[in-house]
Amino acid sequence: MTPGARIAAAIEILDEIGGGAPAEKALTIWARRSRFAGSKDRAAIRDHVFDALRCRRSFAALGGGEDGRRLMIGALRAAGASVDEFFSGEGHAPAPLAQVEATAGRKPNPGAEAGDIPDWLWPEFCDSLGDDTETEAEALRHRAPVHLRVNLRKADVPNAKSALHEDGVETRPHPACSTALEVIAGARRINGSRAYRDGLVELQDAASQAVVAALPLAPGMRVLDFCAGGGGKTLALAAVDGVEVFAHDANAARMKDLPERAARAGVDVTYIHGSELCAADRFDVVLIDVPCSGSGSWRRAPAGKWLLSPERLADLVETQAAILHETSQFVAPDGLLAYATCSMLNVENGNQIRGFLEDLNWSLLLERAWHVSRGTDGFYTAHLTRNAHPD
Ligand SMILES: C[S@@+](CC[C@H](N)C(=O)[O-])C[C@H]1O[C@@H](n2cnc3c(N)ncnc32)[C@H](O)[C@@H]1O
Repeated sequence: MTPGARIAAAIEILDEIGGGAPAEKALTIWARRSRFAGSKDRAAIRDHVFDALRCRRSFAALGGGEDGRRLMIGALRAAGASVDEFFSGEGHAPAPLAQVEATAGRKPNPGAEAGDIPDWLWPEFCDSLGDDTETEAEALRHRAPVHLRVNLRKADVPNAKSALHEDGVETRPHPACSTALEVIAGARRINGSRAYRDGLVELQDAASQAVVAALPLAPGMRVLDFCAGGGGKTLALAAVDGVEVFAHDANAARMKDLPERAARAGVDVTYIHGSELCAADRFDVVLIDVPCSGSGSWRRAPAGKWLLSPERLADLVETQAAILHETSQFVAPDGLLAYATCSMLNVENGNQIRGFLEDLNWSLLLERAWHVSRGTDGFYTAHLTRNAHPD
């Protein structure tokens, strides 16, 4: 496909997403009906679509509208490229710009529009990030790096690195966590690599790994991953020597791939239903990786930035508070409740924890945040423990 034809395909897909289709689904459906597109075309089109979703507001300002065509005009203008070169009307390229399109468009307003953050969220975003607001908004406008977690059950970091290198995947250590490798070349070869197929490495953001690495785990501990979901953190927990890991999720279907992933990683996980939790022995550590806005991972899932609403955020905050209260009963007397989000918003992080500490007789042992501008997803974690009862 020519560069112009790839832009035309991105326009088509963006219009489907604008009409309500989930981004991944729209891309898959387009690929199925466009067998002529090779893997490089599909990758380039995907990049166009995701770039436009990350920068939807600023591209819409520059392009003069929110439909796929004008978003791509805005994208080219933002990149300083010649729009006419791509919108040539030749072959399968988009039609040349009409006079009205050529003169439409303006520079994005500073603040929420230039930062590609919804207006309603901007005050909370600024409040949460202070002097770093613009840096973090800017970081969210760009593609996320690919990180791998070395599975210490099967390999050490140098071995995993050289196994990846044999299959053309080049990596370097990531400072956020000792098990984290950042992929610097060959990311599209990961799935077919021996290191991945044999469970030496897993795809996982470095900050997500660091949330688990921050836990004071020791052999013999019982650890409950209460919001296990796809199991990224469950597998990282289970890779720690001598720790017994239990996985639970309110939506058990979300854990459907976990047994296969655990088998590949060579780790044991026990699945536990909500109905069994009250009768189970208390846990030394309960990790609650709660549902959240996902604001820290908007680079990977940019549609979420525009789907979040004040009502949805308020519901999430309520659910987080309920999970904190519910799970506190599963923690052993001297145990740890570890709260985590992939969010950079105070309302889901520090403020949520302070609300819990006001309600219950618990203390904060550790609080840590990771920001997107430092090269990881945005994450937050807080470790909580019960206060001793006075005799
Ligand atoms: C952020 S995701 C977890 C991601 C996962 N820990 C990982 O590292 O891949 C949050 C999970 O919480 C689950 N969840 C939502 N409400 C819940 C509740 N009340 N109790 C337990 N899990 C819940 C969701 O189904 C979702 O899978």
